[in-house]
Amino acid sequence: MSVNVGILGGTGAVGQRFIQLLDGHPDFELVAITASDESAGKSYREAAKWRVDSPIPNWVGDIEVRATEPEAVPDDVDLLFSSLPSGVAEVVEPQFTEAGYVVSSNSSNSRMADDVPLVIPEVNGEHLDLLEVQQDERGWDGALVKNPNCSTITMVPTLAALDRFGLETVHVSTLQAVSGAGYDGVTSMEIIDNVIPHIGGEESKMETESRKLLGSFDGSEIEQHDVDVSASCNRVPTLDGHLENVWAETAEDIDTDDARDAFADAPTLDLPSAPDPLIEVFENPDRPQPRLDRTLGGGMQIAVGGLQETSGGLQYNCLAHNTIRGAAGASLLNGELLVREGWV
Ligand SMILES: NC(=O)C1=CN([C@@H]2O[C@H](COP(=O)(O)OP(=O)(O)OC[C@H]3O[C@@H](n4cnc5c(N)ncnc54)[C@H](OP(=O)(O)O)[C@@H]3O)[C@@H](O)[C@H]2O)C=CC1
Ligand SMILES: N[C@@H](CC(=O)OP(=O)(O)O)C(=O)O
Repeated sequence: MSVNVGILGGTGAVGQRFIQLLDGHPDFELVAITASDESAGKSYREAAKWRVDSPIPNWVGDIEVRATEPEAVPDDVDLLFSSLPSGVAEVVEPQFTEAGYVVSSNSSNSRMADDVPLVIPEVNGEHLDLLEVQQDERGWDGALVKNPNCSTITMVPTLAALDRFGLETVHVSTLQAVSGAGYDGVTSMEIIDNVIPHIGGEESKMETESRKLLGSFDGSEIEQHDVDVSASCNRVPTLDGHLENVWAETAEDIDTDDARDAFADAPTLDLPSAPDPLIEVFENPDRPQPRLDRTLGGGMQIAVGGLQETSGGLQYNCLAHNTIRGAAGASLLNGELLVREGWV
């Protein structure tokens, strides 16, 4: 099987990760890349400031970058990945879905819209069926699916595993890598020898997206989980990999052996980009660490450590690669699920 795919905003930081992950993908063939009007018409090699830690695949360097509009994308593209700035995506993505394209998007616009599935395949793949409601309501031939924010996606698979104990309240404090802000997001003068205890909008994204992801779908709408999530988000001077300290309070007590079992039971999927296991638990108390553990499972695994029983539940740390599991890899996995479920 070969599915023709394209990337909207393919010259940026996340777009480059898409290209790295699509190189050699067993089912997806990259046939179109779009970017801003400044890049359109140039070769990819000319247009992109390539910064990923492997060379631009030769066959990609020669691709001509297209304008980000439906008329510029070939009709035989079956699936589009989107890594546009959210303000641009908000306008452009509906143009593509109206034109009949299926879009798997990493951008933050519309993540909380009632008829847009926000999906982590191992957690709530069944929410994809919300696309039927979306197509009915919006009259689209295409479809729009989102993956969550990178900090949310690092934590939620662990919360889903712990929900068997009756998840009630979660406190989380993050240590987020600079790549999450994009190449021009944080200057070296701001971040070297420093920690910035604020990332605009991040805390409310973690608090709201988690409840939607953990919610249930009754065939017509998502009922959000009633877990109460409080987040405190911090930028630290690591390059890639978001580390998070989590305190989960549950209806039932959790001992660390039960927690290990729950994490080990987290589902693994038969999709090309799905890691096995989904969650890797470290026994050494000083792991996981961003530099050592962010590339586990090709950057798609969630690493967990520091398990401790607390009076109301469990304290632990979790880590994931923010531009792979937290961005391009997440959209790619959603794309693989869209294909398996017959939406592409
Ligand atoms: N960086 C990260 O780690 C993460 C980013 N995200 C989200 O992913 C998205 C992309 O982020 P990132 O890759 O860092 O951003 P970049 O700024 O690096 O890339 C943006 C991309 O969008 C294109 N673009 C910009 N403006 C327009 C426009 N008006 N019309 C068409 N194309 C345009 C750019 O093209 P050109 O090169 O021509 O300017 C480029 O391809 C954002 O929504 C971000 O919030 C999510 C999780 C992590
Ligand atoms: N805000 C995230 C990255 C990001 O772009 O998130 P979102 O996909 O929600 O816009 C970070 O700084 O690490």
